[in-house]
Amino acid sequence: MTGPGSAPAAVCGGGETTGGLHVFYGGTFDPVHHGHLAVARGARAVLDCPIRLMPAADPPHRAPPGASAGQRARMLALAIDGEPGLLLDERELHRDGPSYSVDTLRELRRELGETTPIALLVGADSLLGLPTWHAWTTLTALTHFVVADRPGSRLDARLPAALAAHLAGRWTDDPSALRAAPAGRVLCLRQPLHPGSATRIRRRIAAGEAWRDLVPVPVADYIVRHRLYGVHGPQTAGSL
Ligand SMILES: Nc1ncnc2c1ncn2[C@@H]1O[C@H](COP(=O)(O)OP(=O)(O)OP(=O)(O)O)[C@@H](O)[C@H]1O
Ligand SMILES: O=C(O)c1ccc[n+]([C@@H]2O[C@H](COP(=O)([O-])O)[C@@H](O)[C@H]2O)c1
Repeated sequence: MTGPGSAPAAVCGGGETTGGLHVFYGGTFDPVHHGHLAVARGARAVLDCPIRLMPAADPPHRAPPGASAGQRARMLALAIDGEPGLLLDERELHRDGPSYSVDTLRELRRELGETTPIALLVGADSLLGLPTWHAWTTLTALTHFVVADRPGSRLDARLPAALAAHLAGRWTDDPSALRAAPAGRVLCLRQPLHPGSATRIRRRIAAGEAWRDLVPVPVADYIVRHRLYGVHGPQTAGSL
């Protein structure tokens, strides 16, 4: 079987583990929005562990972000301030060059050891693009994936053949499977779909359309204060 909900395969079952599950939620977060937070909170509830939000300094496979890495990290910090179980991990800001996930995961393995369960939290569109990631076939040896459904990128859609073949037998609906092996499983997070999109927010800001409700209040204030994304002045009706 090759799709979400498929039975576990022997290939990735078991294996000695030590320590708790470590979950990292990487992204450009340009800017962080309510969709990101819904995904992180959903994962925290299902996995019962902290979620570390990890901004990419130089996100691969996309145009340079509208805000600097420092600004995106600051907006993340504001978005999760005071919220238990949502943490900021700035490790990718301390590396030069493209923020390849394989490099981050190797660094995490050196830090946490070979037997600690590690998971990357991604949206369904990111999982569908996995075959374009640097050294993508090596990633499942380093990490589990936790995948959130996203409008327009549902996991029940047909996966590209190479991805379906690589993930065959790795799917699980059981969160405890992520604690039973250091890496190699794929868990679908079946939270309600959230339409949040940073592209849409940036476009609305630049067009002078209403956008503030799409991000947490301190993030909206930061965007206005730092004049990000071509924001119109606070006196402009669309930006209020
Ligand atoms: N509304 C959402 N539902 C599910 N996953 C999401 C949602 N928004 C973002 N994600 C996931 O969060 C991760 C980081 O997303 P990213 O920072 O690229 O935001 P984005 O809204 O997709 O941005 P952009 O529109 O600039 O591509 C990605 O894996 C993405 O798939
Ligand atoms: O390693 C790669 O080649 C790679 C290619 C595309 C995306 N990623 C990672 O996937 C996460 C989501 O990416 P993005 O561009 O949707 O914000 C983020 O942590 C990126 O670093 C990683």
